[in-house]
Amino acid sequence: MRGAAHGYPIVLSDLSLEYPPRGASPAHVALHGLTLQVAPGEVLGVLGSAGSGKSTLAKVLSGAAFEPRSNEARPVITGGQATVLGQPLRGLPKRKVAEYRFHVGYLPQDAASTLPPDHSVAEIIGEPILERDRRYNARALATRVATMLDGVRLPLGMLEKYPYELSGGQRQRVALARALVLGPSVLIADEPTAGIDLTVRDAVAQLIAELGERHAFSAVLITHDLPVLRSVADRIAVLDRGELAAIGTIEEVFQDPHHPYVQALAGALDGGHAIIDDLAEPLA
Ligand SMILES: Nc1ncnc2c1ncn2[C@@H]1O[C@H](COP(=O)(O)OP(=O)(O)OP(=O)(O)O)[C@@H](O)[C@H]1O
Repeated sequence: MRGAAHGYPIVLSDLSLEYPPRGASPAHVALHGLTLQVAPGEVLGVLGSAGSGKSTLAKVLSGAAFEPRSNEARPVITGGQATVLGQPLRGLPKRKVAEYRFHVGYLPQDAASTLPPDHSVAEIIGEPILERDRRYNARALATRVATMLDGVRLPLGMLEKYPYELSGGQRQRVALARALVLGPSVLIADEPTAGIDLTVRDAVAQLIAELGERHAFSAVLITHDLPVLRSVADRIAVLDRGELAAIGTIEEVFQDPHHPYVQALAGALDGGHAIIDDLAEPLA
């Protein structure tokens, strides 16, 4: 993979994403004209109203949208460009998708509920390593998997368990360990702390913050969890109906908001809400 010559691991310039027409459904523009950059070592928090395009952005940046095996309706880049680790994603050849995905960790929104039920935790976490290299040394693999499990604060006894034996929060942490097992330079995490209890949430946030302290690691973190944003995000981007409503540090964004959706969020924050999802629904 080429290095990011301009120094920014993620560069979005006037990016528009669209779901093509399918059956009776017309084409749907999910994101329109998004321009932003993520710096080396930066964690960018992304929040926005329901349907504002956050998960669509995550699918594209992670490369999941370009996965040839996927049967889902997939967004396509219809305008502008997204360049991640020097790789322009518009026009990414199919043969390069797998290689691209090795460099970009992805924790999808439904990661915890879609772990393969017939695989043990050890198999689930180690799978990306074997996908990259079938002949990877078994002992090195076991060590790496155990290190990842420890990193997400789960006991080693969990390695032989199956997803149905784990709580939702434990599954979420297994999914995160899997997303990070290849040591990606970029992590795209879609609601990584949704549905997990407070103590674990802090552990997950801390793990992402520690990774973010490394200059060679950047992340896009979609979350409405304000304490997580405060502890982890260097800046936040607020999306509303497919457009960028604001970007900056939390203080910059909420100090003097102009955009109505950002104003509504600021009001919710003043009201002491920690999770600011859905509070601006009347505006949507
Ligand atoms: N497979 C699809 N086909 C067509 N339109 C879609 C598809 N998936 C999402 N959309 C539409 O694209 C827009 C953005 O959806 P997206 O899931 O990215 O929003 P979001 O901000 O992640 O929402 P939420 O917070 O509810 O997860 C929405 O209007 C949604 O209805």
